[in-house]
Amino acid sequence: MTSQKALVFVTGNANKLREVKEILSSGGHPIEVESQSLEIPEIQGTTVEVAAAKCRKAAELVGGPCITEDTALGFVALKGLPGPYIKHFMTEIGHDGLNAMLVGFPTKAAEAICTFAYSAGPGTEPIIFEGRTPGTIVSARGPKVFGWDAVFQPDGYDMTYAEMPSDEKNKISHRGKALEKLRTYLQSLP
Ligand SMILES: O=P(O)(O)OP(=O)(O)OP(=O)(O)OC[C@H]1O[C@@H](n2cnc3c(O)ncnc32)[C@H](O)[C@@H]1O
Ligand SMILES: [Mg+2]
Repeated sequence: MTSQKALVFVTGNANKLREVKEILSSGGHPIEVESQSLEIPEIQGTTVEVAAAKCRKAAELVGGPCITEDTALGFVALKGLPGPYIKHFMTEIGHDGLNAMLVGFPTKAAEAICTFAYSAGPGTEPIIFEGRTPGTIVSARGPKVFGWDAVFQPDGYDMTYAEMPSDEKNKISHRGKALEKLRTYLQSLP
């Protein structure tokens, strides 16, 4: 994208914003991000439906192009739940509660799913970019700074997301993967 204008990311989550800035400012074609923290009601539905609805509303409020993002954490034993409702589970039952939900199930496998949505402006249908990282739910390890990072251990690693240096998480994370697709799309725009 050759535009001088920064990309507007509408989110109320400071940790998401930090990672999005880290990821998009690196690489061959850095993309500048500015943020607006707006309260956007979230619908119920699939990850894509939730993300698209958030972005439609955000574009109306911003009055121009913007991106939004919705993050889900799905447990394989629970056929993808809590999924997009993970925020409420985190708030109510925390790290120990997420582990307790899986007691008695044969698999603790989970998938972190990041769904970015880009709207070119009010009334235009959002375009979706998804990234998924498989892992396992473990007892909390590492700093409890960002959501469920301390209980998610990505496959192939012996560290939780919380124990990984930020740049290492970004390289393999659900968010990093989704943003690579968004970056490719933005660079293809005239
Ligand atoms: O304003 P928005 O962008 O919606 O920010 P939010 O905090 O409400 O975020 P979501 O609705 O997408 O809910 C996702 C939940 O998962 C948490 N989360 C998001 N990304 C995460 C990550 O990479 N690692 C750990 N927790 C994460 C986040 O703190 C929320 O509790
Ligand atoms: Mg939210």
